[in-house]
Amino acid sequence: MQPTPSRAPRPAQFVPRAIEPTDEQRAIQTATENTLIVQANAGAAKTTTLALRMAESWSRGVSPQDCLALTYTGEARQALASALSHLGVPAAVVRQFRIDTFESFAQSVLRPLDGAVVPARPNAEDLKPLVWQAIEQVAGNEDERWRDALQIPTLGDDAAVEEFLKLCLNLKGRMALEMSGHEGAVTPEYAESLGVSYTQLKVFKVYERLRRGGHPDHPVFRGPMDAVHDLACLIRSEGLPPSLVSWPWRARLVMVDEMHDMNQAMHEVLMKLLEGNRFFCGVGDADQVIHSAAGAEPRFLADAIERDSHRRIARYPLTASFRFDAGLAKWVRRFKGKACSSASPHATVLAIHSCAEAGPDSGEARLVADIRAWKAARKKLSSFAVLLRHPHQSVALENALLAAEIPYTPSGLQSYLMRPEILLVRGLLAVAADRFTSMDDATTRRKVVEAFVFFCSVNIQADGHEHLSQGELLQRAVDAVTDNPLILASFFENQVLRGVDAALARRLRAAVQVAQRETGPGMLTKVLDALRMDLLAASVFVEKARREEVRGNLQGLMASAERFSTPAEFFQSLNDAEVRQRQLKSSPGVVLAHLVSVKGLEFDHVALPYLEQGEFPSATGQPWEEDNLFYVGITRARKFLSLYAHRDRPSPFVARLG
Ligand SMILES: Nc1ncnc2c1ncn2[C@@H]1O[C@H](COP(=O)(O)OP(=O)(O)OP(=O)(O)O)[C@@H](O)[C@H]1O
Repeated sequence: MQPTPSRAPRPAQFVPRAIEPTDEQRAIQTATENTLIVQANAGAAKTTTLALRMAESWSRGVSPQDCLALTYTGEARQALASALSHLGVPAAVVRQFRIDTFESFAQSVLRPLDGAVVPARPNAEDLKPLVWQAIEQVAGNEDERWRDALQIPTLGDDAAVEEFLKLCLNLKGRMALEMSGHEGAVTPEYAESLGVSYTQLKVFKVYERLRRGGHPDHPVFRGPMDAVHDLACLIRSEGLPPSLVSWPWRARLVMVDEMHDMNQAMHEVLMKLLEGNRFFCGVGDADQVIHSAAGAEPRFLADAIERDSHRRIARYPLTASFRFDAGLAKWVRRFKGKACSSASPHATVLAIHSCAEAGPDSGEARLVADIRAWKAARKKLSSFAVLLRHPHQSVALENALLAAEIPYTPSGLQSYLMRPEILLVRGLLAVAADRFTSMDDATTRRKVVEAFVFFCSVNIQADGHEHLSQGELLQRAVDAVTDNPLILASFFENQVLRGVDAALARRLRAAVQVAQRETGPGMLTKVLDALRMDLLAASVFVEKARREEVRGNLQGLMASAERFSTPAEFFQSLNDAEVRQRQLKSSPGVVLAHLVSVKGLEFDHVALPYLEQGEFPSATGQPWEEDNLFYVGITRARKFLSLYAHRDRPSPFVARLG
């Protein structure tokens, strides 16, 4: 895209610490047009320059409270605040800038209108009951005009629920219904024009009515990105009441970082924010779109603002990356087929390791060796990041790090020891070995008991306490077992096994018996076979990707168990690992991050392990979005980028680097 700076520059007032701005950055810092968009490569200083522009406005007397900066993720929010500090803006001033994610900004705007606090339900599992309620209402509607067009999912078909929730996110992100301009009855033709089935559209309508409690202004709860959608709908329909104190009426500057994540609902909110000739600056990189499921589209970075607000966009370039050197820029050029250059003063060492499945040449072993070398060179462990495509990949890696006494900090994922399915297995092994007492952390014990409740839908029976609600009874039971680990076995026998259906009770009992009996290789596999963990996961997790994660986590756990001779010994090793993890936490560790959560961040050393066919690109992802994810991953590196590819089945991404 051609740069369009037009007016004569004015001298800059803010002089940053830490960097010497380039002419391109200064042009953005001092530009006099009221609508700037910067589209540039990863590491080309978009966030830094946005921060520079905010600092410049502050230097010119604009109150930081009158500057609103929006991002998509909490990480990007944090990265912008850090960039302001890095430039030398005092901490007290940084705190006064209003930097928020779109979703939490929308929540705070809606709060006075909501009346009571609207609970957030971020997980598909929490939304599932309402989806089924909506499906049942659609199925039971006597007045249905297009009954033949309905295809009601069978009760328990969670794939249908998963598909529906994805569709919900997408329809709301795109504001598909609102944008269609359709009025009147829902017909099969209308559904087709939206690209959904008639059943899905009917369920969507009922689901939304239920979620909004039958009243558009008082939702019962909000799922992911619902606040932005609710706010956008309000802006579109009734408009905002002029007395709404939570709306930033006084804002003079509006900024958006990571603009490529924007969808129609966010765009509508932005359009409202831009009323009144406020200054706007947005930055993004069309190749970093990784949220298309939520309706993200690069057009919001392109011409959507011009079209919808009649503002003239001034486009400013940021040509070269400061983050990485010419070698990595060349990889980006080859991988993405786009121009990419570097202005980095430091070199970026690139390495591709060809790794065996196991042994001293395995990915984990090579990675541990690299981290040790990093530590030996007295470099900060927190500047070494290991980026994972899938959270389940952390199981083997965490074990390797713990064995090597390397501290680590999970980011955007939980340690595998604390994932619900692993906690359930730990609980069953505790019952089998009658050793719950050896799990010395009360928080973990609580989570184990909660995992039983979660997976087994425990229904507490307590004679003499019939006046208490099921929720209160559950809470009491969880408290009691947490505080007195000796009663885990009786909780399992009298509440879990008595409260679940006969088939599940048989499987749970069988799993415990196998764990008491089996020893040697394959012992945990036999326990999990008896449990039929796949059925259990399918009964609670709606999303296919989450069920795949369960499978991956348990496979990792089974592989770890092979080193132990009895389930009791393995159970103890997991407790010991948790203790070691806590001890190591006292010193800053290597960052162990889920790839989707590192946009906007950078690290001196970036390691991408498990580059294997089927793992990355993931078979479940959109090919172009997997490309973008890999691009995001490699461009987080400043001085070292290490790729660990499978020796026999390397990811096709590696060959594309040239
Ligand atoms: N003028 C400059 N001189 C030297 N380094 C700079 C300059 N401007 C920015 N940087 C550095 O370049 C790096 C990348 O900047 P930044 O994070 O702003 O890039 P970005 O384009 O927002 O990246 P991403 O697309 O990955 O979010 C940072 O370490 C930043 O401090």
